[in-house]
Amino acid sequence: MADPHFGGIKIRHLYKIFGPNVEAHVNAVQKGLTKAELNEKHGHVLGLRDINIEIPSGRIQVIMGLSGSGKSTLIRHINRLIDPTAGEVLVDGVDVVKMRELELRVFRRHQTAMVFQKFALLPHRNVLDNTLYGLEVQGVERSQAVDIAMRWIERVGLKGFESTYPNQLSGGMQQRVGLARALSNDAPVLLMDEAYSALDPLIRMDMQTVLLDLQKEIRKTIVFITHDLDEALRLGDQIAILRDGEVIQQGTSQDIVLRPADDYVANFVREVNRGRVVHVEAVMAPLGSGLSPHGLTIPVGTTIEDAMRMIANGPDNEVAVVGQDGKPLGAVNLRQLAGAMVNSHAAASENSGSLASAL
Ligand SMILES: Nc1ncnc2c1ncn2[C@@H]1O[C@H](COP(=O)(O)OP(=O)(O)OP(=O)(O)O)[C@@H](O)[C@H]1O
Repeated sequence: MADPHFGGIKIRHLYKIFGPNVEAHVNAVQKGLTKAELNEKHGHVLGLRDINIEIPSGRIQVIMGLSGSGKSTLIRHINRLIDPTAGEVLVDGVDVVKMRELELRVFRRHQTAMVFQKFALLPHRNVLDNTLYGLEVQGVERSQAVDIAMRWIERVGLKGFESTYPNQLSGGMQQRVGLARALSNDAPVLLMDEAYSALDPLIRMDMQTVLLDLQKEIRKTIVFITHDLDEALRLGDQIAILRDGEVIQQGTSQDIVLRPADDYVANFVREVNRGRVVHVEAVMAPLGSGLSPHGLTIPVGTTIEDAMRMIANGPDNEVAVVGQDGKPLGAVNLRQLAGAMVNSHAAASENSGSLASAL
């Protein structure tokens, strides 16, 4: 679905300062003037400091942080709704910062689509006409636009609601329309700014599932903003955690949960359900002699919770954890997995240091 040649997104040394005389302070900020100092001494606000993020094509990059950490400022640089103070934003190899007006307009229309927290649907348009709005703006002929829109309406689970108006739909359904509209664009980059934050927890989980299922097919380069760590861990192929406009940790869900960079991240991670995040290879022990004779194996990448389900009714032996080539790499048993679910990250990272890092 996505263009296999699309080069992803590279953000390099991106800075954003808000205030009337930005140029006067950029050097000092680049040399280390803090956000608090900039604010107190010079009355300017540091939005972003030296952001460097590489998002490969077809992956989901989550940007996470508390309110005011710079998430919205960062995502808005990708389609240049905000101009940076310094730095580069390369989308498919082209620096968005240097684009002229016409090029930028074409880029926004064809290369990016956005999904917003407040849905941003047009109230006087029904589901079909909201979904094909972007195509209409692009000048796509009506019957073709209807075909495309109907396909996405069906894919997001809204078949039969084409003629319904937004105020007749629940929040979750309105956000499905937002997603269908964004996908109808067929842009390689999907920007989702707190897209699910207004939804009830169960609906929110549903929408996360919808996105993950769709992503298997559409393989877009998705930038997803959230302040919710569970959502970040569930959706992100990569996660960047922001604080005060700076990236304080980047990595996979495993990296973040098993090796939090500092107390700020550790605080986020404390409440996480490890069983759903941590993979068996992070807690497995070296291969022993008591392997299950029943041939049961667990593939690397299986979460602890799923692994427990797989072996819950089996014999009390060790079960081999196998790599993609089927070769055993280590072993786990039920007691060990149960321990890792409740244990502090210390136990998991102890093993992960010696075993998982060797994978
Ligand atoms: N136009 C602006 N003028 C001045 N300061 C701004 C402007 N926009 C954002 N800021 C400041 O930049 C910092 C980052 O704000 P931003 O809205 O990007 O954070 P956020 O992580 O998206 O927060 P939230 O989750 O509340 O939306 C904050 O200190 C904010 O006050």
